[in-house]
Amino acid sequence: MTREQRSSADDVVVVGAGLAGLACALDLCGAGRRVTLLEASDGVGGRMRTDRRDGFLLDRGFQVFTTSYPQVRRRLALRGLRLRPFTAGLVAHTSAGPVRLVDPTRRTAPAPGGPRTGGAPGGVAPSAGALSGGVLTGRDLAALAALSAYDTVLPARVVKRRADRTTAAALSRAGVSRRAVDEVLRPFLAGVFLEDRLETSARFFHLVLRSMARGTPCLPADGVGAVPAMLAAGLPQGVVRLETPVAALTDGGVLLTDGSERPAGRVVVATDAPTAARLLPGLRIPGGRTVTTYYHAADVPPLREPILMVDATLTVLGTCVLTEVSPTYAPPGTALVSTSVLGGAPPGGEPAVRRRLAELYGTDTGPWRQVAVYTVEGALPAMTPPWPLSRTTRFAPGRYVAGDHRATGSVQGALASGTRAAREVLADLARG
Ligand SMILES: Cc1cc2nc3c(=O)[nH]c(=O)nc-3n(C[C@H](O)[C@H](O)[C@H](O)COP(=O)(O)OP(=O)(O)OC[C@H]3O[C@@H](n4cnc5c(N)ncnc54)[C@H](O)[C@@H]3O)c2cc1C
Repeated sequence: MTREQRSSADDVVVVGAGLAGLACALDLCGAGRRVTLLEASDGVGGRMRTDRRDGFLLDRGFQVFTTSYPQVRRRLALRGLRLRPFTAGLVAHTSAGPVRLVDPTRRTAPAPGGPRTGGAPGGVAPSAGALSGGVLTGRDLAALAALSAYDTVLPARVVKRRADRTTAAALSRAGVSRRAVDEVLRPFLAGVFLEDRLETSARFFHLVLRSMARGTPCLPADGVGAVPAMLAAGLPQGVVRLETPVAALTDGGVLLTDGSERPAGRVVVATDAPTAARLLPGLRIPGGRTVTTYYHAADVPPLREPILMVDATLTVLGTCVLTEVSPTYAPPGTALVSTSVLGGAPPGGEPAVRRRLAELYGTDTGPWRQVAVYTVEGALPAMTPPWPLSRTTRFAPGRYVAGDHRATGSVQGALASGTRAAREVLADLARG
């Protein structure tokens, strides 16, 4: 680097304006450092973006926002997100019929900043019949209650330090029956882990249980993209450069795809995992999980409740009527149904999904219109045990790597990894 380059150089270039890059840039700017955040695409948010099309809000893959994550509480003014809650629980379509598993103490609890929800006028049969059909036995319910009590009461550091195993092994050890796993837990957790063998780290499973027990599942009225937008609004003007893809790291900074170089003392790579491995040769990354989300518009909501439905046949991972969660997701008088399936397009494609939806909602889905479909490769890292939950971001002198693949595949994990990167960069800068 020449002397002029050095004087105009950033202290830190952060590559990638997803949640990890945004959190990192915020903390570095907060510490008074000169920072540029380079983003390849035309907007911030990475995997947490929302498209607006013909009056619809279309999240790029269905996701739920959880209010209990420590990083969310620390960094976001939840009221400003105008959060709209889901019913705390789910309906599982089992071989014995629909089982309704809701927390009666929280069903009508408002999300922070959101209105109270109304009752649940129906569409789905109540749970009692199915429970007596033996899908969940008393022993299962006791085992699940013990698991969630444990996760709610214990400090997170204890949960994090426990020996790791697969979630399937942890459930079996806790005494949950095979039937309860196959009919209820696997369908639900497959939607959280984006894999249906329950081979995901039990440490992560416990963190998920903990966040569910402590928080409210909800969606921002402007779509999940409102979350990174709020973070980006906290950055000084000019820090974020959109449509500026980084091609490589150089000795003195980064090389952009237009051939220009951007000098920087330190570089934090906060991209998706495959790009991070390309920019940082030698970096080991986990595999990724893929999910496809279909959006359908209907003239009449097929269910009048903001609740997630899961499917024991795993034909679909989960489905819900988004406009029951927040009417802002569709033009007035239209219902928007979100449905996710594992991987890419399923056998039989969208018509097979639509047929299954007709069974799940008990309605004719023929007149529904497909509004959009998103396949997200690498939606989550494959978090197989032993999964460390958090890793150093130091990769080489002056080079750092952050992102959910360095922590957990979640909003919390991405923000925590970006936070850690800033902390480690600042510590190294202070050492000189
Ligand atoms: C469909 C789906 C459902 C999910 N559901 C949930 C959920 O319910 N709850 C939950 O907590 N989490 C969920 N997640 C996970 C959560 O969204 C992610 O863990 C998190 O958003 C990852 O953030 P990140 O910053 O690590 O990476 P990313 O969001 O991938 O950000 C990386 C950024 O780097 C940019 N980039 C890439 N290459 C370059 C380059 N060469 N130069 C410059 N920039 C580059 C990308 O454009 C992107 O903006 C879900 C994710 C998906 C996709």
